[in-house]
Amino acid sequence: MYVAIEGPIGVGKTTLARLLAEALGAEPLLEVVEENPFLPLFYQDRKRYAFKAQVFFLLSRYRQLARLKERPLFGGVVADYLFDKDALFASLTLEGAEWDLYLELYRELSPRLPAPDLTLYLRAPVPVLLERIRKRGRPFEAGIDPAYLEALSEAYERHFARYPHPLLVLEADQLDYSQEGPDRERVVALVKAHLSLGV
Ligand SMILES: Nc1ncnc2c1ncn2[C@@H]1O[C@H](COP(=O)(O)OP(=O)(O)OP(=O)(O)O)[C@@H](O)[C@H]1O
Ligand SMILES: Nc1nc(=O)c2ncn([C@H]3C[C@H](O)[C@@H](CO)O3)c2[nH]1
Repeated sequence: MYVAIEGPIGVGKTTLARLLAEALGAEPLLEVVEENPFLPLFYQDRKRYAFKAQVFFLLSRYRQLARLKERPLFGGVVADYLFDKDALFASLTLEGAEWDLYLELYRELSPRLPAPDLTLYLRAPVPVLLERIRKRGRPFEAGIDPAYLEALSEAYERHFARYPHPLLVLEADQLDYSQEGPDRERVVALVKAHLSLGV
């Protein structure tokens, strides 16, 4: 069982991945954002650091997900990202020759990775994303541009409108699974139902 969680910045992917992994007896597969040395620089000067930040993400995501094919998944895995997110961000941050080169790399790597059995797409309006980003308090995200979040959210909408694998869309602003309460049980039950139905 391989479950992946996607959605825009701050929507609650990691929080849900931890919760679901525990509830399903699976292993959480979490991206370590702090490992990317180019990310804080990217937020200071997007044009200059976009390519470096993106190639670092591409390679580290590829390496982490390629391991899923190499070893048996006893209890399954719940990942807090999809490989697809890499090209989705790149389509907004790169252009010209850098975009062309990036796309060659992406197209070479992407077909080698397994597709999730179930993908959860978390959606929330931009003001909710901004509030969750503020609450989490990563320093380099402090001045994040709402227009960037809007463009990302639209790119996610377009991506999942024609996504060819089993998908469950959740309105993440209506579900607070970040604390104890009925929303936690609700979301776990929904995911279990989708996994056993194989939809
Ligand atoms: N359903 C929720 N309701 C309310 N707050 C939430 C919810 N999910 C997550 N949060 C809070 O929002 C913040 C961001 O959550 P989280 O780090 O899980 O987001 P993310 O989607 O993994 O972010 P990123 O895209 O940056 O990796 C955290 O402070 C978390 O506690
Ligand atoms: N440029 C760029 N490309 C990516 O593929 C990418 N994936 C995530 N991020 C940023 C968003 C959050 O600040 C933080 C955590 O998601 O990292 C990215 N930034």
